[in-house]
Amino acid sequence: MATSVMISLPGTEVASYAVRVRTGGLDRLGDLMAAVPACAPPRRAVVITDHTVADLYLGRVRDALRQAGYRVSSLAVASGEASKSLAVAGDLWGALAERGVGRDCVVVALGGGVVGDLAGFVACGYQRGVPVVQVPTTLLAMVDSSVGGKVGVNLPAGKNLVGGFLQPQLVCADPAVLETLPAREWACGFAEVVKAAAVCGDDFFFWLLDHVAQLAAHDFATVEEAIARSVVLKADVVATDVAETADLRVCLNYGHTLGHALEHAVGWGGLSHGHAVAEGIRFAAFAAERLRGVAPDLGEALGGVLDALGLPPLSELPSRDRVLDAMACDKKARAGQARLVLLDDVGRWAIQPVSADQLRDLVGAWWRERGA
Ligand SMILES: NC(=O)c1ccc[n+]([C@@H]2O[C@H](COP(=O)([O-])OP(=O)(O)OC[C@H]3O[C@@H](n4cnc5c(N)ncnc54)[C@H](O)[C@@H]3O)[C@@H](O)[C@H]2O)c1
Ligand SMILES: O=C(O)C(=O)C[C@@H](O)[C@H](O)[C@H](O)COP(=O)(O)O
Ligand SMILES: [Zn+2]
Repeated sequence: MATSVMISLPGTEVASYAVRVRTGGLDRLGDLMAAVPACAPPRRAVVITDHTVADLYLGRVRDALRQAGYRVSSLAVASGEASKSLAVAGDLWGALAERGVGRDCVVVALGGGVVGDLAGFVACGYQRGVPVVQVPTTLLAMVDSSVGGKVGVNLPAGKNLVGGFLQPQLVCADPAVLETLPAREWACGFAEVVKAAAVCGDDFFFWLLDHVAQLAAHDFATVEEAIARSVVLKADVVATDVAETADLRVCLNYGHTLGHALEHAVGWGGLSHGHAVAEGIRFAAFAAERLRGVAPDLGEALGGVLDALGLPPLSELPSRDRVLDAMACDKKARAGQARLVLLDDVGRWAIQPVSADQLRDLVGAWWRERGA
């Protein structure tokens, strides 16, 4: 199966771009890029990747780019969340300058969400902005992070606190690369699929319930359909509120207030984004019961799907106080007050402001519920 989703964002610098999901896409990357005027040769291609992905796929990507007429350079960072930092971004900027890379380049982000966010951020800032192409190699990156243009890095003070919006010129996802993905990383991608389906679509959520066994077994055709559905849904949401200024795109942050705080409290890379978001979804369902009188069936349904997709409740939670401190950095807060994205039902979300006392009580109750 091959899917191509056009994302239209009139009024932004990249007015539209294609997300191409296709087995064998990696070997066609050069031709696909060459067909997009803003990133065609004679631009120089600079591939930014991590060491794990470089060992697996950089050779093929280089060949595909060279065959299409690109001059190719590559830079690899350590694998994992710790690379999403200003220091690593600074090293990459320095390396680009030392190699004489000019504005007539295109950055190719080859990897998971960490590389996509980091390389996108580097492209966003280098010489005031050069184009980027996203080549996602994890399920999470295919279903979520490669689309929509959020790029950035973490600070010691919090998750994704520095960044920008840089829409890619092209997203090229080759699902065949998922064959090398460890099971834990598959589960991370499923967390974002569950989030998107729960928040945005009746139809998608019920499809998910029907196909959970095939997804858990990594059935290829079903996984491809989940990727295509997730991309279509994210494209629709992003088009309504590209820079998250209208409180619409914020729905994609379901499960992320606690999720990001857990990642921060554990230390960058100690807990993966997907597993943290899965716990955040469970917490959000609990919060909706407490604050909005939502029936427990919703949390039970979400918990069941997460369990089935390899995302059981975390076996250990970090210190509640550290997590509360980390929650204070959430970018959805307004006038110092936290705002949670909660669900009244599948596809019906709302922004729930919570006072500091309410949040402390809620997190305390969740920690007790989880026996922590
Ligand atoms: N920008 C957005 O909209 C957005 C959306 C969701 C998540 N994110 C960010 O994405 C990051 C998480 O991304 P992730 O889960 O992809 O993590 P990741 O990029 O760290 O990748 C996970 C691991 O898988 C390895 N890997 C990647 N592709 C592989 C392959 N095909 N085969 C074998 N190993 C492979 C990587 O080297 C890494 O060790 C977080 O920083 C999160 O904040 C951003
Ligand atoms: O694309 C979005 O918008 C999202 O919120 C997607 C999230 O899955 C993703 O983790 C994103 O990076 C979170 O953004 P942030 O603005 O909360 O840093
Ligand atoms: Zn996320």
